[in-house]
Amino acid sequence: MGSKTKSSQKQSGVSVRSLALGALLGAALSSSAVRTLVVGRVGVPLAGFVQSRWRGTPGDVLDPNTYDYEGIMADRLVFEVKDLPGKGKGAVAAREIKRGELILREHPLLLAPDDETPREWVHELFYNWTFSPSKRDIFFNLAHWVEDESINLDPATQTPDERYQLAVGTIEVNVAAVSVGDTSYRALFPRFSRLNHACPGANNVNYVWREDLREMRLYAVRDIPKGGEFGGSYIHKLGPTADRIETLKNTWGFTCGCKFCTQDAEATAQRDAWAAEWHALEKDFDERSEAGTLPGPEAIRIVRDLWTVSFKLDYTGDRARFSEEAALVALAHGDTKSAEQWLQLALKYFSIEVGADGPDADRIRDLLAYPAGADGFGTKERLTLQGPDAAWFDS
Ligand SMILES: C[S@@+](CC[C@H](N)C(=O)[O-])C[C@H]1O[C@@H](n2cnc3c(N)ncnc32)[C@H](O)[C@@H]1O
Repeated sequence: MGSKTKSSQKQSGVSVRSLALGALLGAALSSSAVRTLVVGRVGVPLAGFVQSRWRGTPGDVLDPNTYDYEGIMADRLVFEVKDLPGKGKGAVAAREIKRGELILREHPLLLAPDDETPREWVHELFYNWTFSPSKRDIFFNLAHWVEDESINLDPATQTPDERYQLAVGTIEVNVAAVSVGDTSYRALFPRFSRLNHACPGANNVNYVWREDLREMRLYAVRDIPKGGEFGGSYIHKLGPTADRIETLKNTWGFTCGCKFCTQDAEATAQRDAWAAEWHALEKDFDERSEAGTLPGPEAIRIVRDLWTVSFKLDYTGDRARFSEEAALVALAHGDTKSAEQWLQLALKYFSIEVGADGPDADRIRDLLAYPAGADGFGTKERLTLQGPDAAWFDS
């Protein structure tokens, strides 16, 4: 008897990432409503693109000429951009922040094609004035990654090739992967793109793309003192440490100095062993659950082990996801009592990490209100399953 209980949730976090030029898909981003721009191999009439897909949506956030590029500024007193020696710029807490607080909401300044940045597109946007001068300035202000003094940063004297390289490089080190419907984009944000990296477990913030609102959000996953730097993870893998360090160096060009990348050899080996245990449990759960070969009690045992290892790692990401999975297993077996406990835990962690007003928390509240509405409710042998430890609610 196996359980197939994979929740319908999407991966909540999105990763800031750099993408190599290469596989041009030719997707386009919105622009002023009158131009037609040929992008890469595929010509996309931009006006049609904007109008057919986005006209009438609040703020038309995909149109760089109409959205509020400064974001939603009610949070201005929380997120402060500063020079941080060795990191270029970064963002710090302008006041003390409590775990679970919303730190930033921001619409994209720019949505770039997913896989490659075509030369024609860059020139049209930044040098033929499709983008307004102020937005262009904000964009190039993000070019802080440039440490090479041989690169000409002056638009007045740049060659077309220098302009192109600068624009592409700026996009590459600053983008976050987002999706709208079935389409993937690379999004660039005036302020969110200042977020520096801290490895999983060392991060004090989590970011989530709210597709429904077309905005990036940043939540505190720990209490943060005034002046504390915000650090969000660019990568999802916990370990091994050497692999993380190499990925960060190769992709974003920096050596991570977070507390877990700078431990001594013994502590690093211990953490890597826990990380390996965590990933093995995750893989086991996902694969057997997907295949429908994971018995309910075994599923709960794995989720409980994941929770236990997550404390050793000080890793809070995925706690909500697996708590929801455990709840769905319990509901499949008709155990509404333990399901409710798991759901309460999932609600707590979704609320902290991706917001109490988001689709994840809404889905959990729906299940709490009407457990029998869960997919697969009562389809398995009736069993009483283990719930979470009471202490986990205080974590
Ligand atoms: C998305 S940007 C972050 C903002 C950037 N620091 C700036 O000045 O605009 C990514 C770049 O920031 C730098 N960076 C991010 N996290 C860092 C860290 N933990 N240590 C050093 N540099 C970091 C790297 O140069 C990376 O390519």
